[in-house]
Amino acid sequence: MKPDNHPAIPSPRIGVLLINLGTPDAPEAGAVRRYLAEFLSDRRVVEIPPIAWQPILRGIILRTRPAKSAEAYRQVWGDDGSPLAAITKRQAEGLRDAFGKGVLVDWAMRYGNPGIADRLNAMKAAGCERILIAPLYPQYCAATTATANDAAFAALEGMRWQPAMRTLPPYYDDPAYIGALKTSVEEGIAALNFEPDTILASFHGMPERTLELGDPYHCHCRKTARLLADALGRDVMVAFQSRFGRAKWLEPATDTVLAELPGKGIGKVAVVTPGFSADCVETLEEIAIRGRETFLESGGTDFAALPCLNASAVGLAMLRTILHRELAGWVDAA
Ligand SMILES: C=CC1=C(C)c2cc3[nH]c(cc4nc(cc5[nH]c(cc1n2)c(C)c5CCC(=O)O)C(CCC(=O)O)=C4C)c(C)c3C=C
Ligand SMILES: [Fe+2]
Ligand SMILES: [Fe+2]
Repeated sequence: MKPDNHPAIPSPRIGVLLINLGTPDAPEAGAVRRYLAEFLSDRRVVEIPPIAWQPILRGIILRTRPAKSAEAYRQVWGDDGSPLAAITKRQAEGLRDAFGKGVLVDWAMRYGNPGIADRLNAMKAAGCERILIAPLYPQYCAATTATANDAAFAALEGMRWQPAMRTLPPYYDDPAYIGALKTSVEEGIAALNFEPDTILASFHGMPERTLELGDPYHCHCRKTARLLADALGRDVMVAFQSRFGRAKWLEPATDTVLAELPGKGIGKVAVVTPGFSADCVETLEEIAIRGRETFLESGGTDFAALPCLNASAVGLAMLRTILHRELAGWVDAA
């Protein structure tokens, strides 16, 4: 007799699960509230004891922020939904045949849909006995990489017969990633109708305390920027965006830098966001819309927000390289 949780499959398969942060199901306050409640209740993200944090989250933040955030999401929402989800889906589709027939490539969001447990269960049902978890964060951060891996391993808790699991290491200094960024920045700048005085690399911020606690995120960001500058043969400035809450965050802040550059004689800027694998509300609204306004209102003349690697040919080639390496011994040929 075959227990019904045993997949009936001819041969074991391999799964690759691309994971990104998450996004609301719709650009409206209710959906954004549900998404933010899940996201901001994650103790890897807000490291304040729940007894102190939950009243603030439920009492103030979830009453005020959803409407404001929904407005930001509305400005970037596409026919295919949230840009982050749509692009992550295209990345998975673009890698569908990258590792051979026996390798299933799927995608999930850490918060919201499709969920990690849902997709891992589907992979197991499809016969995957080995799964590579791939949080698409080039720079390691406990609030992003670690919580994605936590959620994946938690999803295995209830399984009697677990698949074997690997996780994608951070790739902030990987030559394939730096090379892809270089190509993408050069192509992006060549397509502009102005020559930028400076390139500003804007990474998502983090509370400064996480650096003191040993999170390598800040160092990874700085190293990515240094290697990108070396590759481009020109300076790359670094700043951190999206400050949230009252704690001191990593500095300098992107909005402050954009407001100050024109006064320093820098009137033409190209902003690149190498910490984001896919364009999302943080790049398309915060940088490309609000960042532009800040810069031009401060006296800047030309502003460009360069696209993330997304599902571009160079972006997919990079993902193929770094994922294929982690599949060593599981699959042979790319
Ligand atoms: C790429 C790395 C990211 C880090 C590090 C990160 C840390 C971090 N974020 C918040 C709070 C918010 N982030 C929000 C959106 C958001 N964040 C990332 C990535 C990182 N966050 C992405 C890719 C996105 C976009 C999601 C999308 O749907 O497009 C938001 C929601 C939007 C808003 O209301 O502004 C919040 C809130 C904290 C507190 C934090 C570190 C502790
Ligand atoms: Fe964030
Ligand atoms: Fe933001």
